[in-house]
Amino acid sequence: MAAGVGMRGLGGQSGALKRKLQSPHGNPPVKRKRKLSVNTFRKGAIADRREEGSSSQKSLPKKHLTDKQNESQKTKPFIKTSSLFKNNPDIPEIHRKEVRQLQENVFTTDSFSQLDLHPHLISTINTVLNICSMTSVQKQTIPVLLQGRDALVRSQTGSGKTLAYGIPLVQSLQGMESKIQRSDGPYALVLVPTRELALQSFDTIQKLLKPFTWIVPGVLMGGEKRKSEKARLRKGINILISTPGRLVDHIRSTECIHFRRTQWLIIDEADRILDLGFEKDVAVILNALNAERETRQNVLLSATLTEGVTRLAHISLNDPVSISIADEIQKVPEPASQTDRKASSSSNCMGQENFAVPETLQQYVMMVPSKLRLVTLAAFILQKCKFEKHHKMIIFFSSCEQVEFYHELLVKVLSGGPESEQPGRSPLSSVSLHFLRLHGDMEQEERTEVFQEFLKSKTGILLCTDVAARGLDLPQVTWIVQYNAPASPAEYIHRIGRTARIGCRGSSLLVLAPSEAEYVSLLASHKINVSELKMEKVLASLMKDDRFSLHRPGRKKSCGKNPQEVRERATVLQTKFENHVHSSEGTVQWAKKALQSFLCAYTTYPKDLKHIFHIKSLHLGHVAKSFGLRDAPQNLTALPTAGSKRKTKPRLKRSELLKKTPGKRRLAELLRSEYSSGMDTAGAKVKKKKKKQRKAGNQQIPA
Ligand SMILES: Nc1ncnc2c1ncn2[C@@H]1O[C@H](COP(=O)(O)OP(=O)(O)OP(=O)(O)O)[C@@H](O)[C@H]1O
Repeated sequence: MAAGVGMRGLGGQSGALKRKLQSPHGNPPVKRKRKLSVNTFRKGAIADRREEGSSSQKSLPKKHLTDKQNESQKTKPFIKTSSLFKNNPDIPEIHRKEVRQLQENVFTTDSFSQLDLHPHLISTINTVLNICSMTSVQKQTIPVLLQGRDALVRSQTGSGKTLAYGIPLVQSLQGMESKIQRSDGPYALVLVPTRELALQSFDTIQKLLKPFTWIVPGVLMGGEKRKSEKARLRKGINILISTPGRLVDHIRSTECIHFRRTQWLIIDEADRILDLGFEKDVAVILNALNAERETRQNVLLSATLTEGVTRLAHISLNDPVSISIADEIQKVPEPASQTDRKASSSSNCMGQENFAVPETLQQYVMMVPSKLRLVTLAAFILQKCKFEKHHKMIIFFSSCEQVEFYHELLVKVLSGGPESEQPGRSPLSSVSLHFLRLHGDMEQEERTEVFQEFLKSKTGILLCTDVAARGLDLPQVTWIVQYNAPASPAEYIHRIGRTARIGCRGSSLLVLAPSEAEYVSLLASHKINVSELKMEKVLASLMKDDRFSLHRPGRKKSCGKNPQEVRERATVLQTKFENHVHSSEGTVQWAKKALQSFLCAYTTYPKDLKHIFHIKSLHLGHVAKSFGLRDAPQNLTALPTAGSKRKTKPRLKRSELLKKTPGKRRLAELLRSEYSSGMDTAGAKVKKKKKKQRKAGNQQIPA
């Protein structure tokens, strides 16, 4: 049952909201600075409350209560509620079959010395990487690649796929008959979807190459000046690690780049790279490789290498060996219930894929009405990172704008600040939370700094987009929160895969609105099991933080987790968020922009998920609350223009919003920015020029 159900029909709310409040110093009421309004359970007994800590805070005057009410109050707890807990949709029961998840055995007892590897390579693995025995994927993949075969490799997140290709690559290059020269240029090309993953893979390869100093690795990833990348290419890079976009920039504009000796093509996160976003770039790269050399060893890897990708892989693979550590991709029979049928219908025609999830990963889902999303997220952060401590958390959002906005909001409202140092506050209040943010619209320098900082830190909260969903190996991450649901079960798998890596423990939390409950069945149809975490339980953690207490000093503090007091505290916290957002016109506009980006992202869920994520099921006013906005914005599409005609309309219709929001195009831009090459304007000009030349030259794209 939804929190607040049973409180329906409570009157007097609008009156309370309209009431103007005197400031504690008798100043005139400040317009829009609405203070917390709490309604009593009993009609007629309405009291406005100021935010906690105010000296003018008034408890409900007893004289306002009738004798009868006083009598009933002696026997019942004094229940108050606020608009935050009113008119929320019921939280549905989760009906789904318990499914058996695919499991993989990550480890083997076999040591690397069983393989025919150079002794220096084995000692580097043991002493530099501190690794003794192979993982299952390494045991199966390394011998296949050492034989010179092409391979398609699928194994769960965090199971050691980087070394599964890195070790045979280094073994083969160090043993080449004529010793590799730096000036030879690339012998191997490793493609990865993001800059951070490029840096990480480079780091691993560099470690493996320690005893073989004549082989030079290098990374091209955008963000860096193209001039210096060009200079490095001119000097020579033998193992080239790159994002597709940046490599295409160089293919088009850097004369010295060539692939005459490129014998290896490795595509990590292949399903991501071979999907639509990168299709053109991959075509350009394959053309460039094929033009200079006929044969090559090709490897595709991912935790979610699906049948669709296998078909695409035929473009680049030659008689590949298919390595899948979990059971074979299974065709799941049509589920019996209607709910399941709906969720899986389109997946079945593509081939239903089940993915392995690390055994040490505990997955949760929490149903939260839109209005309560922000306070519940905040309560969850406080519970894990402040009260339990020692947690390192990643929170996924669906747009760069939301990451920026929530980062600022959470830092300002939760991170302590002078307020938490006030005497009389609980010591817990002064434990500061460390928030970081990562998304594709950030400057590369800052992106790298943040990535390195989060990589090294033992605790902290990283707010990010899917730019951090793939491949990143960030040690000690204990919690993954998906504040916005991912667009596919494959992306769900990659996001949660940032924790519970290589045998470590970890947990994940997916936040869904009640209207999105069917997503749980969709996950189950892919053999993904999630347990429910109750919102009320998470909100109850606010009882540990006195900053959100309504009680005046001296008044007897209630012990335990009185649900009404939890609601009061949630309301105080929500008010803090709203006060921050409404503290200036700039922050209001920022919140609106973030809200709009959320709505844009919402319109781009794939067709087969539209019955779960449809913008029509969203209540704009409720969603606005989770952005700290007091009302549903009425001029979303005209941002930041003021005074649009629609301002006079009582409310923006959703159909209008859908029509006028440049949803898909805008989101496509947002997503592109996540994976963009970071090319500068000068580069863009070169790109245009080259495009013209290419058209004239009638370049071939592989079928
Ligand atoms: N044989 C091994 N024994 C112990 N640790 C290992 C072994 N091989 C790799 N690792 C470590 O496991 C972690 C995860 O490896 P890696 O990043 O290659 O996983 P992955 O399978 O590529 O994950 P994802 O699918 O998320 O990209 C790394 O920290 C790596 O150093």
